[in-house]
Amino acid sequence: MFGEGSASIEKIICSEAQSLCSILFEAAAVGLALDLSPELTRTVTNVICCLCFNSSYRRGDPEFEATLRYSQGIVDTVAKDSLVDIFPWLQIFPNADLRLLKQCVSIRDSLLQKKYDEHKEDYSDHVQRDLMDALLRAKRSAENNNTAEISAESVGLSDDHLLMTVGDIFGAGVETTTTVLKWAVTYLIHHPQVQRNIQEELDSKVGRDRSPQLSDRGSLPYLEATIREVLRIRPVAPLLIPHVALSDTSIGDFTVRKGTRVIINLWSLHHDEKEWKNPELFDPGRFLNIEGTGLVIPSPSYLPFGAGIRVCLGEALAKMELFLFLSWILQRFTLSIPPGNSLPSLEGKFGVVFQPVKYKVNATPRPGWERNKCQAC
Ligand code: HEM
Repeated sequence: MFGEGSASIEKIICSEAQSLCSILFEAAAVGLALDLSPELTRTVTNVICCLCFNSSYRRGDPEFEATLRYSQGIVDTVAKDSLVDIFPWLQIFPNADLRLLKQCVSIRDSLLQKKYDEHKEDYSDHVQRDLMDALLRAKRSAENNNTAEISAESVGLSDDHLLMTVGDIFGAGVETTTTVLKWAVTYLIHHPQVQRNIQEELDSKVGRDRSPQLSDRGSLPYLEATIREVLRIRPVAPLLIPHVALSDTSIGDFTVRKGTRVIINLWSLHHDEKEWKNPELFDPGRFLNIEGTGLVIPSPSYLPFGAGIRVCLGEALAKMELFLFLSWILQRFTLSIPPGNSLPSLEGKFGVVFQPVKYKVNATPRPGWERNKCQAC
């Protein structure tokens, strides 16, 4: 999903990259260090909002502020005490986190419902603006072909199904991508040489007269290797998503009976010393060939997007976003922490995604990148 039609998706991502860079230029102009977390969240939210609802949020929009609050509530509570994921019957006991989670999900549902109602009101069979329109069209077509055996409800196209489909895209597509971007910034600040290497690659392959495009991906292997290394060293979903075996099966030598809950320890796969040399070391070079000109995956023990039938649905979109946002930012800015501040912790905070702590960042425009050079792609 989201792999096809990437030209229009690229346009959406570049427009958000441009708006993010404008904010960084404005902050730099007045010497302001920024907590990038809300800026990156809005940027990534807007990409998903454009794809799902053909709309986006401006800075300070009250609806977006509400989105930020409920998202953080969900992130903080879902996997906080993951015992309930392993033993779901534990939810019968009073649980403050579960209560907060339900409140956040209910706020999210009413925001989605509002968007859904607006879409239903101005829906037209002749125009398809976004995913919501595509789902509404499929629903209407199923309703028109309604037979006793096949109804819109039975093929998963009830109002609830449509809302939850879009809810899942938001739930799975915003915090994940935002978190990887935040880890990328954190590691780049810890490793200024890696930042310089990416900037040199950008300068020589893209130059300064135009912005990076998806078609540049093949000629920027060091940046791609850095993204892969961020996804390895700080997987956003360190235990993936809990699964249940639908039939008797096996993994390697282990028998897995139907109904068994299976939790994959991705953290351990990505930090296994038998698979990775110095796994705690941040080293984009491990994803490059010896000449440093091409990409490799040096171990099968690398599954940042999961694998198999439940592999991440948004992998292609996420990779486009990571590449374009990071290349646009690093072409224009050098990232650092304000003088006198200590480097941000690499420890991370465990929740439904594994997030870095908050800290402020100086985005210093690179020589030659005056504000008026912030052009669209
Ligand atoms: C860098 C960003 C992302 C990472 C690292 C990531 C990672 C993952 C992982 C590890 C899983 C679980 C796979 C499993 O349990 O086997 C997953 C599932 C999923 N992801 Fe992503 N994801 C990212 C971005 C996105 C985006 C942008 C979207 C949608 C727009 C998305 C949609 C989904 C969905 C719908 C699932 C559930 C798939 C299923 O159960 O069939 N993800 N993702």
